[in-house]
Parts: sequence; structure tokens; C-alpha cells
Amino acid sequence: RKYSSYNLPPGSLGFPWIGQSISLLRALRSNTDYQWYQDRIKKYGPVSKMSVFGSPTVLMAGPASNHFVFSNQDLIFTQTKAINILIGRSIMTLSGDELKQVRSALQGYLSPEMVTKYVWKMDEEVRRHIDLNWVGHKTIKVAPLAKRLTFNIISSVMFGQGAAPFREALATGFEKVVRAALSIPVNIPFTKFSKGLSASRRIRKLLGQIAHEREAAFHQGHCSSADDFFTYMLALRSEGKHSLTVEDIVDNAILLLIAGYETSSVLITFLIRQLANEPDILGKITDEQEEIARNKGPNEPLTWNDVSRMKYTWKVAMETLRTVPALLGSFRTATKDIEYRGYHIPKGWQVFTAQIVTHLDANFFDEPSKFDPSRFDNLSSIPPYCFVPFGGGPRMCPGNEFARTETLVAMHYLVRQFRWKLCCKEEGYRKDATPMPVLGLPIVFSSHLLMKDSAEINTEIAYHFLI
Ligand code: HEM
Repeated sequence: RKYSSYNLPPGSLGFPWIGQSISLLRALRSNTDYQWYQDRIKKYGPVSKMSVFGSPTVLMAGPASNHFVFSNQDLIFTQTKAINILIGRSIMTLSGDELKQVRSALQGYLSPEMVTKYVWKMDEEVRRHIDLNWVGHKTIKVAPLAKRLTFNIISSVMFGQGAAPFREALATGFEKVVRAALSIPVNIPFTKFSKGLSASRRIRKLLGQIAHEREAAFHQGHCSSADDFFTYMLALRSEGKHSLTVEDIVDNAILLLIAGYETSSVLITFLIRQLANEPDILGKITDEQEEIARNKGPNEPLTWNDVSRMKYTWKVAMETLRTVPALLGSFRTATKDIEYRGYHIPKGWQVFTAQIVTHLDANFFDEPSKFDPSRFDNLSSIPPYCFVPFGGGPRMCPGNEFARTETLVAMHYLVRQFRWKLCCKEEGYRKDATPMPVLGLPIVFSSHLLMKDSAEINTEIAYHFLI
């Protein structure tokens, strides 16, 4: 009744609270979400109303809708109450001038010029990770290890050696915060939320200590802005570029880390999964990486220049992101009544656009279900707002260059040293906030340098299943 004068989009809000949440969650878990969106689009068109996760929501489909969602000033990031409590005053919750200042600071920190300075740290972390977890092993579960790798990379870049002694504690704490992010925010002991809340307090305390130490060192002139995230933000503050307190800086550090490690680990996991079934593509990537290695000493770390030459490998990564986007899509909330294609979207409603809808649309990608990295040979042939793994517009992912670089560094060492097969060829994946192979992607692998053919791997797989 409240909206009787509105021209709301077609569709039903379903039962109060529940709406379409259960059927969407079921589709996500069974990885049939693309069909779920298609069914709605066929029934109601590209703009329809539904109710998910407790809020009336307008589902929008297609490149024009993507553009609208990414760039409309009256749509702000949707926040779950749990995220607000767990992460605090981060870029996700800020608005107005504060948002502009923090966005510009984070963009600067993750800009290509800065990422060039992080390549050696990424190189160091990847090599350490491989020595520890791959060399001398025969089987591993890729997904949890990829998470640990991307966590170690980003925490080493952001906090430097200051956080090294606490890395294990931080990794466990962040895992609990991520798990609590989509939970019901009621602080009852032993629930996901209460565990996440305690972890978030511990992380804040620990990072707060490090930040205050960096503040003292910065004032005494003992560190430079390129050393770590805290010093970078403190240097910007001293230049009048923002006015965040140390506590706010810590909150933004937590957000940056969470936004960065989980998504990148999904990309690395699904790349490894894809390459297990694509010997030709793996061969081409290996050739590209061998060519780069040929001009370097045996232990010489990769440089920015090397990474810029990994063009084919990045096309394969983009095709992986097209077929399995690391994030479902973008949720926004309307801050006032707005209009789109003649429909009203009331203040307080959510809008949602799912990446997979354009990524798998045959109008934009020929044979969309085929894995074909060559479709990225000519990026300008892809219409705007159709390929959006990093979002778009003013809130586009500022970490895309960081993610690209760490993924390429990891692939450089993996493809040159190993050949792998999936332990379970039929292993599917489910989607929560991010997609995840149901068994964590167990693989069996051998050293590529020693192996002449795949017979050795086949024996390993047989052995793996016997035990
Ligand atoms: C493959 C890896 C990654 C993917 C696919 C990805 C994807 C995305 C997407 C789609 C958004 C926009 C969400 C929206 O519009 O609702 C986003 C935002 C964001 N990403 Fe990433 N991301 C990745 C890696 C990273 C990394 C490595 C970092 C940091 C080091 C990072 C930091 C952020 C931040 C801070 C935001 C929020 C920006 C804002 O509030 O304006 N991301 N990411």
C-alpha cells in the first residue's frame, strides 16, 4: 500500500523476510544461479523486484544496468549489520568527503606505481609458500592453501615485518571475521558472529599496537611512506589529504585485507583447476613463463617488467574470472527514491546486479560456455560493462592491479615447477559470497622438471584413491 503511487518493477516480493532468499541460496549452492537469473529475466524482463536477505531488492541485468548500478550517485554500498560491527568505519561505510579522501588514499596505495614496489615481496612469499607446501608433497588441497598464500602476500605488503610474529594469529582471526560477515549479528556465545566479534577485537588491538608504533617511528623520521600501509596513511594525513584517526586507519586496513585475500585466492584456485584440464593452454603459459625466466638468474626475483610481459597468462586468468567470477556481483542501497527505465526504486531498497549474467551472455561472448582466452586478444571488442569481474565506475575494485600481479607471480613459479591433476574430476563448486570447490580442490602433482610424461601422476592418483 505504501508504494501504491509507485510504478514498481514487475515480480513478487514473496513471503515476508524470506522472499526469494531460499531459492537463490539453493541455486548458488548448486551452482545453477545463472539459470535462476535467466528464468527471472525471461519471466519479468531485465529489471524485476524480489526480496532477498531480508530486504526488497531490484534485480538488474545487462550492461546498461551494470553501468547504472556502478555509477548512480544515489546508490551506496549495501552493508550487512554484521560487517558494520565487525569492521567498523571503513571505506564501505563512509560517505561524502571522507569517502572521497579514503578512496583516493586506497587507490594511491594500490596504484600500479606502488604495486611495482611490492613485486619482490610477492615473489618472496610465493617462493616461501611453494617450498613449504608444494615441494616434497604429492597431494594438496588448493583452496585453503591459496587463501593462506594471498593472506601472507597482502599482510606482508601491508604490515611488513611488524606483523610477522603475529601472522598465524592474524590469519586465524581474519578467517573468523570473514565467516561471521554474513551471519546474524546477535552476540550469543559460540555462534559464528560472537567468534567473529572476539576475533575482530583481537585483530584491532594487535593492528592498533603496530599502527601506534609506526606512528611514533614516522614522527621520529624512522620510516618512509612506502614501508607499510600504516605509514603510508599517516604520511598522507600529515600532508592534509585525510583526517582519519589511527583507529579508522586500522579499520580500513582490516577491510582492505579482507577485500583482497579471499577474492584473489578464488582466482588462483580456479586457475589451477582450469589448467588441470587444459594441457594446451598450460603449455602456452609455460612457454611464456620459461621465456621470462630464460633472461634471469636462477634465484633472481621477478620484476614489474617481467610481470608486464605475462600477457597470455593474464588472458587465461581473465577468462577464468569471466566463467567463474570471484564475487557474485554488486549490492547497493538506494539513499532516495530513484527511477530506472520508467520504474521506481524506493528509498531503502537494494539493487543487485550479478556478474555472471553478462559474462555468460552469447550476445557479448561467442560460445560463452567455451573456455577461450583468445577472446581477450582484442579487449576493445568486448562491449563496455559486459566483463565486470572488478566491478566498474567510481567504486571499481582498486586492488585489480595488485590481484593481477600476485596471481601472475604465483603462476610463474607453479607452471614452471609442477604438473597436476584433479583428484576428483567431478568435483563441483558452490557459491557463497565467493565460489568454492566443494572438497577444497585436492590435486595430485609432480615436479614438471623431472617428469617426462603424465604416467607418474596417474600412478599417484591411483595410489591416492587406494589409501
Ligand atoms: C581477483 C581478485 C579481486 C576481485 C575479482 C575483486 C573484485 C572486486 C569487486 C567486484 C569490487 C566492487 C564490488 C561492488 O561494486 O559492489 C571490489 C571492491 C573492492 N576491492 Fe577488490 N577484487 C579483487 C582483489 C582485490 C585486492 C587484492 C584488493 C586489495 C589489495 C581489493 C580491494 C578492494 C576494495 C578496497 C574494494 C572496495 C572499493 C570501494 O569501496 O570503493 N580487491 N573488488
